[in-house]
Amino acid sequence: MWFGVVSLFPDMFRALTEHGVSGRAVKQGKVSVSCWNPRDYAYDNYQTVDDRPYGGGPGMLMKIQPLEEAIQAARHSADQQPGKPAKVIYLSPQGRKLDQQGALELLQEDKLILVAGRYEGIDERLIEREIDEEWSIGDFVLSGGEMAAMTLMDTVIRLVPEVLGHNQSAEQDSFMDGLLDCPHYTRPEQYQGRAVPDVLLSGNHEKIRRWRLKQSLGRTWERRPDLLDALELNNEQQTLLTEYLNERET
Ligand SMILES: NC(=O)c1ccc(NCc2ccccc2N2CCOCC2)nc1
Repeated sequence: MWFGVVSLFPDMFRALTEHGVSGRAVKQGKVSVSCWNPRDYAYDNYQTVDDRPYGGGPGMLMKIQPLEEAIQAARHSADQQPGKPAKVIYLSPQGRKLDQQGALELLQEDKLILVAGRYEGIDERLIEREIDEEWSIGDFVLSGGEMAAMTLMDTVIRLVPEVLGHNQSAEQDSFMDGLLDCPHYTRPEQYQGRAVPDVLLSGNHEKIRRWRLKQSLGRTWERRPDLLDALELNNEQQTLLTEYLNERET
């Protein structure tokens, strides 16, 4: 998976490229991340990258020319890579809400260019001309698009085959079946007077699978019933959820 990033703060992306699962994926060459900084395309003495908004109002916008040239440089580099043309994505509160299903769709793109806005955003005409899709990581405002871009990138990188390795990707699948995750436990068996559920110590893998699925179903029912509404529960899931809710009442 190839990522091009257009940002005034490329160093921020080291959080993704130098740490953890995403850092390993980059190191192993399963994922590549290249950055283009609009400031490198600002040719005036002050390397101006912001500009005043028509119609007045507080704050500034990103200056069109440096940003446009940075996006075009990223496109040019993407075109050197094999595969279909890159999709150019702008992270903004006005975008399509990102969720696991959306991340799966983005994974099919092979090459993504992510534009991180700063100041109060960018000129609408530049969006119309250069941006293919606007995406949002949630209904809240960030100081810039970088952390939204890294959030999108991380959730997509985890879906790249072989990044998580075979075993964990199985867990990932169960989580991605639209349910909340089950509770997890590790040593010690007795922690501050609270024990690990016996089933997890039983070594009975089928019982453990059913227990974990029951917990995921019950938690989803309790905390995010909206997620349940979107699912068609199979017989086993329906039975387990009913058991969970009956046990809850006792
Ligand atoms: N939810 C998200 O995905 C998200 C993404 C970006 C973002 N901020 C950068 C930004 C990008 C585009 C437009 C405006 C802005 N903002 C700049 C700062 O002022 C507020 C508006 N915030 C939240």
